[in-house]
Amino acid sequence: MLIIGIAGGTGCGKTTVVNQILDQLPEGEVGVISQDSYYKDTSHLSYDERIKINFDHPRSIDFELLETHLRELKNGNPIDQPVYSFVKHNRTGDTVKTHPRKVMIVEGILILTNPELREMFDIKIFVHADSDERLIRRLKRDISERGRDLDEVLSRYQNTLKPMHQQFIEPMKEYADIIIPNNKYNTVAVDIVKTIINQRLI
Ligand SMILES: Nc1ncnc2c1ncn2[C@@H]1O[C@H](COP(=O)(O)OP(=O)(O)O)[C@@H](O)[C@H]1O
Ligand SMILES: Nc1ccn([C@@H]2O[C@H](COP(=O)(O)O)[C@@H](O)[C@H]2O)c(=O)n1
Repeated sequence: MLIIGIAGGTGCGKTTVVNQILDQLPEGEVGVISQDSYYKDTSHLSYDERIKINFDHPRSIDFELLETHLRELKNGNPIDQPVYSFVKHNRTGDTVKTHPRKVMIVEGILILTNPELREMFDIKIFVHADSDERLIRRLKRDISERGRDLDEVLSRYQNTLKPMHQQFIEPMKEYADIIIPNNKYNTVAVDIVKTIINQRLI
């Protein structure tokens, strides 16, 4: 199994890059795990308590479960990937059966901050987009898809997202094998990653 970790700040285009990679690759050969599925269970908290959580700090992620799941997949076993709701700020209780594939992609803002996970990645990719570009994309996406309003996105950006990005995410570029510049759609870089994957699938 080839395990590829794709990190980068919110709105840099990780999900988009993953979808571009999956596009035209043989179906069923490449699997995806999203770090978002592994936000810690917050069922014991009220909604008002949940919205105060710093979701850009590594402690908000259940890295233990993510690592266990990745090891299971590596050992050839399927896992039940939790489904996360950005509207409820909690897991939904549903899971998605995720089967081991020849190539597994793990994507998320904080995945390179965890040394054990880093160790498991054969290829580490960092997707870069400038912070103003990311904020614009985040605003549009969170308002249209994640049930947020302008004030919520901007206050989260100023209070937690920006400082956490500077402290935990940006320094992870140091560990990247490949940095994809993604201020504009970058088909060349995506094609290079696809070529690497195709070589593994032969
Ligand atoms: N290169 C790009 N140029 C313009 N918009 C982009 C680009 N890459 C992604 N987007 C858009 O930005 C938003 C956030 O992208 P997404 O892939 O969800 O980022 P991430 O998973 O890193 O948070 C989406 O609406 C997506 O369509
Ligand atoms: N309940 C939550 C959980 C996380 N977030 C934000 O999601 C961002 C990470 O997801 P991307 O798809 O953008 O990589 C992160 O910056 C968290 O602030 C949230 O808003 N609500």
